[in-house]
Amino acid sequence: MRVRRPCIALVGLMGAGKTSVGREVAERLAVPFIDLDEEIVRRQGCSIPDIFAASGETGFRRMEHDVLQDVTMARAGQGGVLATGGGVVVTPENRTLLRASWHVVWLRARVETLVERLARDEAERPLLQTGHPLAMRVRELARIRTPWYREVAHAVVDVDGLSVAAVAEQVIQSWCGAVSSQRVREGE
Ligand SMILES: Nc1ncnc2c1ncn2[C@@H]1O[C@H](COP(=O)(O)OP(=O)(O)O)[C@@H](O)[C@H]1O
Ligand SMILES: O=C(O)C1=C[C@@H](OP(=O)(O)O)[C@@H](O)[C@H](O)C1
Ligand SMILES: [Mg+2]
Repeated sequence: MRVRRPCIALVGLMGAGKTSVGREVAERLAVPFIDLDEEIVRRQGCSIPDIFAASGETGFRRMEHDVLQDVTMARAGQGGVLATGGGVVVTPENRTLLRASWHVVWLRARVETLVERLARDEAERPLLQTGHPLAMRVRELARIRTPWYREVAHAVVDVDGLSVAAVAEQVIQSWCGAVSSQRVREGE
């Protein structure tokens, strides 16, 4: 039997819980955890707001793409859990890369859930600093990005009302389901 190491990437809007859930899933599966934003910050030696201030969203997206490529090369096949940033799907090449190399799980949340969570740490997320009400901005991002999350995801978990542990459990079940289906397809 071929050994399959978990390679799971989490996508979804800001506040959906990708970072929190990703850390928990990696711990439970005993594989490395990578947070794309944390990796960008480590490499650049400055915070996400500082990167946006210095290089704009275009510069940030270029860094995000480079780091995603490197992490995918390093981890795909080796095992790992990747928490992406909410806007990773904006770049078409990222969608292709994610879909081809990771089991992609979309953490889907209602706008109300996201707003409640993001109100606490809005300042860390430059794309929320528009001067418009938070709910309006989140709704706009959801409208633009939902088709991309749908395109890239192999599975969806609805996170509203669930604890981090409960979402992590569903992500792991989705991975197990994908492995079983692959075994059936390959006649193992
Ligand atoms: N399932 C959950 N239930 C309650 N709060 C959560 C849950 N998941 C994440 N949070 C909280 O929401 C905020 C955003 O979570 P985070 O993991 O940073 O999301 P993302 O990486 O998707 O932006 C944090 O304050 C986190 O503690
Ligand atoms: O939605 C986005 O475009 C972004 C989401 C953030 O990550 P989280 O989704 O982890 O908050 C971070 O990458 C950056 O502020 C841009
Ligand atoms: Mg995050």
